[in-house]
Order: sequence, then structure tokens, then C-alpha cells
Amino acid sequence: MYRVKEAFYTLQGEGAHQGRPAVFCRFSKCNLWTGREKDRAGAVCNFCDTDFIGVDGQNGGKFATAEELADHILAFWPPEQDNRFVVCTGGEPLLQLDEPLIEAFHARGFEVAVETNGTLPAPAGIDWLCVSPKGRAEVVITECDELKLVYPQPEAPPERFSDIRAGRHYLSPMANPLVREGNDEQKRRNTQLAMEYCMRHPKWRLSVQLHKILGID
Ligand SMILES: C[S@@+](CC[C@H](N)C(=O)[O-])C[C@H]1O[C@@H](n2cnc3c(N)ncnc32)[C@H](O)[C@@H]1O
Ligand SMILES: Nc1nc2[nH]cc(C(=O)O)c2c(=O)[nH]1
Ligand code: SF4
Ligand SMILES: [Mg+2]
Repeated sequence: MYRVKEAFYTLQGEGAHQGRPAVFCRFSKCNLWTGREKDRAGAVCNFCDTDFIGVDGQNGGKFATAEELADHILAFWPPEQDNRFVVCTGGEPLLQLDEPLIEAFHARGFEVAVETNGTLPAPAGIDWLCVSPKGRAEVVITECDELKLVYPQPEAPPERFSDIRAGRHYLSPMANPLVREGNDEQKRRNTQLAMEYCMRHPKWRLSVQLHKILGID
């Protein structure tokens, strides 16, 4: 059984695929926060900008099989169009994403991208793996397509991740988690700090949350 909070067709707003049309499949639940505000301060990840509790979001639900969930996702792609791209996120998608679901996406012509906190092993077959480390949580994934670090995090400075082999390195300015769109004051400050870090350490590039600027999902 797969539990999905919401699913929607939009543009990837972050990282190397920024601007690319994609269906987002947001899985319920995370291993680093309950998702309840009362637990935020004590959580390993305490700045999450996302509601991932339950299955009650747009196009959310419970899916008994990989085939059913993959068909549900395919229904959001424009008819007859190729370049199919699904972004599995959450919550923490690696609590649920498995090889049968990846195979079911591939069978429908999708490239499969994943946004993960990196604390759980990844199943085989993922086409684009984005690891975004959180606080003091140990990262177990050693290789990824992009390392996209929310910045600044006192417990997770960029230097801590020099052992991870990544094709791209991004800093993503931390937004105020309670402001779910636009550019809040906290984000403007953090964007300045991230820009300065990138310019001092040019291995890193800036990633902005384009969807929040555009006001889309
Ligand atoms: C909600 S998370 C879900 C996927 C996975 N659990 C993870 O943390 O990567 C999706 C993306 O949003 C980023 N994110 C979450 N809260 C944020 C915030 N307050 N500011 C900027 N990015 C944030 C995460 O780092 C991750 O790249
Ligand atoms: N447009 C858009 N791009 C995104 N990139 C990563 C997101 C996420 O929440 O994982 C996200 C999201 O929620 N919306
Ligand atoms: S940002 Fe990712 S790891 Fe952190 S609480 Fe949200 S879903 Fe979990
Ligand atoms: Mg998001």
C-alpha cells in the first residue's frame, strides 16, 4: 500500500531540472519529523515547509499496487506527450518508493526523480537522485546526481558533505517554513548568505525555489 498526500502537474522549481514539467508525487510521512507543529522544535528536521500528513491533499489517496499509483500519476501527463518526468517527494519518499513502483513508472515512459533527505538507502533504478541533508541526521547515501543543501544549517554546514559524490552541488536558501509562498524576509537574508558562500566556494551553485516566486505548486 502506497500513501500519497498529493499529486500534481507543475514545473520542477529547484535544482538542475528547474523549469522542467513534472508530475509531483508527494508521499505521506517522514522519518525526521511527525509533521505536527507541536513536534517541530524537537524534530531532527525543524524547518520543513511542507504538509505531508495523511492522504487528503489534491489527488492524494491510498494505492494498493504500484500499477495503480503509476496509472494515477500518468493521468496528469498531457495526452500523447513524451518527456515524461515524475518527481517523488514527500514527506520522505524513500520510506515507500520501491523497485516495483520505479519499474511501473518506467513502463509508462517516465524518468523517475527523487527528493530525499538521504538517511535511507535508495532502491535501484532511480534516474535522478537529489539528496538534501537535514540537521544532525546521518546521510547514508554516498552518491547522487545532485546534493541540494538547505542553507544555512548550523548542524549541517556544506563542508560536512565533502565525502558524498555528487554531480552537482546546490545551496538552497532556507525559507521561513510557515510562509509557504513568495520570498519572506528570512529567505532574503538566507539567499544573501548562500550567494556569498557560493562565491567563496565556487563548487556550489545557488538554487532558488522558482515555484514560490511564480506562485505555482
Ligand atoms: C519537503 S522536502 C521532501 C523530500 C525529502 N524529505 C527531503 O527533505 O529532501 C522537499 C525539498 O524541500 C526542501 N525544503 C524543505 N523545507 C525547506 C525550507 N524551509 N526552505 C527551503 N527548502 C526547504 C528540502 O530540503 C527538499 O529539498
Ligand atoms: N514546483 C515545485 N518544485 C519542487 N521541487 C521540490 C519540491 C518538493 O517539495 O519536493 C517542489 C515543489 O513542491 N514544487
Ligand atoms: S524537509 Fe524533508 S526531511 Fe525535513 S521534515 Fe520535511 S519532508 Fe522530512
Ligand atoms: Mg516543496
